[in-house]
Amino acid sequence: MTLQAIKYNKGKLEILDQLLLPTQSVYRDILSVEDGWKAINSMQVRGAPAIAIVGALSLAVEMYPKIYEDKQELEKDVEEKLNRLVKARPTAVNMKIATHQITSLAKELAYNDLINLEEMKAKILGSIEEMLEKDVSDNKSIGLIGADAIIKQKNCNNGSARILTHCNTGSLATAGYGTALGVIRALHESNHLEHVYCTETRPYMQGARLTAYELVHDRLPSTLVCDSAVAALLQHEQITAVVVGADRVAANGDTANKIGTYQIAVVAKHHGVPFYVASPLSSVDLSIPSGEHIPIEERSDKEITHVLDKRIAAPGISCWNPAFDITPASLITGIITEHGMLDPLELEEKVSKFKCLQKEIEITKI
Ligand SMILES: CSC[C@@H](O)[C@@H](O)C(=O)COP(=O)(O)O
Repeated sequence: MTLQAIKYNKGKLEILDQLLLPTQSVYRDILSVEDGWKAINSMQVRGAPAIAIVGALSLAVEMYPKIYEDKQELEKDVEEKLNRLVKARPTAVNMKIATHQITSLAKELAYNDLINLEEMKAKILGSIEEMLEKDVSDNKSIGLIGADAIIKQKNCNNGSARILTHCNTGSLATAGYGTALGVIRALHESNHLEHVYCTETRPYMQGARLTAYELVHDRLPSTLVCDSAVAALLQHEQITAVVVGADRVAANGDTANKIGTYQIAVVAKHHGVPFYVASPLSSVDLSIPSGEHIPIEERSDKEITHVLDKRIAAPGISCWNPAFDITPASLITGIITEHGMLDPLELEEKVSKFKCLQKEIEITKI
């Protein structure tokens, strides 16, 4: 059985509470946008694509039973609620991009005299509900494209890859299958995965708690390592490639991802190991020219000073706890998108073409 972080059916939404994993699997009902905001902000649901999907679906849950006076009221409601959701976590861009897509659609429908209120509501709900399926199919494309590139690398021993990944990018961080973990799954499905190493991902431990859980659940040959073991691993264990996810990719290819990603990229460069970012277009933010403009979420000191509510750090020490860092494009071998492997240098041009095309397709659907 595949892991399902998000369960949705026509106005009913449940999420797997990731604060309780890996010891308990408990699903929570999301009954409103406020519930969605809280689940994202408290990290019951996390991972850039999953944040956007749960946020948008929490709006769908509210919209289903609601009776709107007119199209303008519906448009205003959609815009206000989505803008609130964008603020739940600042670094991942997917909620902001989803908000832009859905509010633009709502605006177009509101001014289209051929569409009535009921049709407008149905079309907005349809576009939100499509996100679930699209995310899984995009991840499957990312998986195939990434796996194919890795198998063709000169250092891929008889087509057998040894991969290092960081944080959690799997079924729990997306609608299913995963981004970087999707590449690893695709390698495994085609019998090209010799081994995968995942980092603990201090201080929140997404690697130890979530990625390790997914790898064991899916029976992939895998090993957990401390974040501080990465340099030694690349020195001794013949790693074929590093594959990580993204919370936001800037127009020049600089990539925000879980704290610790940047130092892995530096070490990979030192050892000549290809370093890939697996990112759907929904994580690419062309409005941001480079990584230095990406807002980085800072989280509570307690994530560093405590383990399971017990203080382990010396009392009185001050802490700095950024949740993400920026990997410069110069350290990235390729960005694996659902439309192909992109060189960070060609990202802006290619992605704007794909996004224009997507927009045209959406307009023809109205
Ligand atoms: C596929 S999401 C990108 C990930 O690599 C990652 O940084 C992530 O899972 C997000 O972090 P989180 O703080 O757990 O929400």
